[in-house]
Amino acid sequence: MRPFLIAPSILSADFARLGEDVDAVLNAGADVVHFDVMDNHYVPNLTIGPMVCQALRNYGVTADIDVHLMVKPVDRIIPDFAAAGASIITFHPEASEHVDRTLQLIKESGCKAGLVFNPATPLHYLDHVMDKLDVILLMSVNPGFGGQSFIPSTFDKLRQVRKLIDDSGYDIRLQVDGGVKVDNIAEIAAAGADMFVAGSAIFNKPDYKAVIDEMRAELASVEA
Ligand SMILES: O=C(CO)[C@H](O)[C@H](O)COP(=O)(O)O
Repeated sequence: MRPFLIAPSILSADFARLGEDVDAVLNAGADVVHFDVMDNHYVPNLTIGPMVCQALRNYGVTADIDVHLMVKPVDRIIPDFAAAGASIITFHPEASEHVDRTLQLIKESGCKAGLVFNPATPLHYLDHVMDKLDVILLMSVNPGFGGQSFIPSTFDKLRQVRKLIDDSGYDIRLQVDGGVKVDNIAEIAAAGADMFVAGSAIFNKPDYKAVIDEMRAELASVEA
């Protein structure tokens, strides 16, 4: 498996001083910025759009920005996020009328592409599109809010998707999002994840580096 990536979710960052907070978490050792986009339609919450992504780039953020679209419809906003500096764009298949077309649109916009599965979304959406995926994101909470508890059935789903990825031979990251903490990250990695989104576990602590170091120490026990 490839090196583990830690992607703090800025849903739990301080929006009043977002650039500084993103810089701080990257300086603390985070690999990727996870950027949660909610539309108060597909999910019952409202967050940030392409202008904020562009603002982070203008502020000097050079790390990959991983845009998780919790919006419906999906396609119209994709070129805007690509132009605003998104590196990866993921979306929920049930929010797109034409999943293959949406994946192509993301690729043609110059970004990496991925599908997101809610806890109860079936995996059959992966049929016929594995060759177009850079990321598969399994939600381990129902989307819309940070600070929820990890849903244990995600472990089985992770193992299933890890096998699908390995059997496919494609180079696809397996990301998990929701309730990821120091005390469960090793078990999540052992089930097959290699990219970890964590919001409240990092941003709600005063010392981001201490949390990220603890997560890496836990992950090291899985890599060994
Ligand atoms: O996509 C999300 C919610 O829809 C968040 O990224 C996720 O819940 C992370 O928050 P936390 O680590 O606090 O659970």
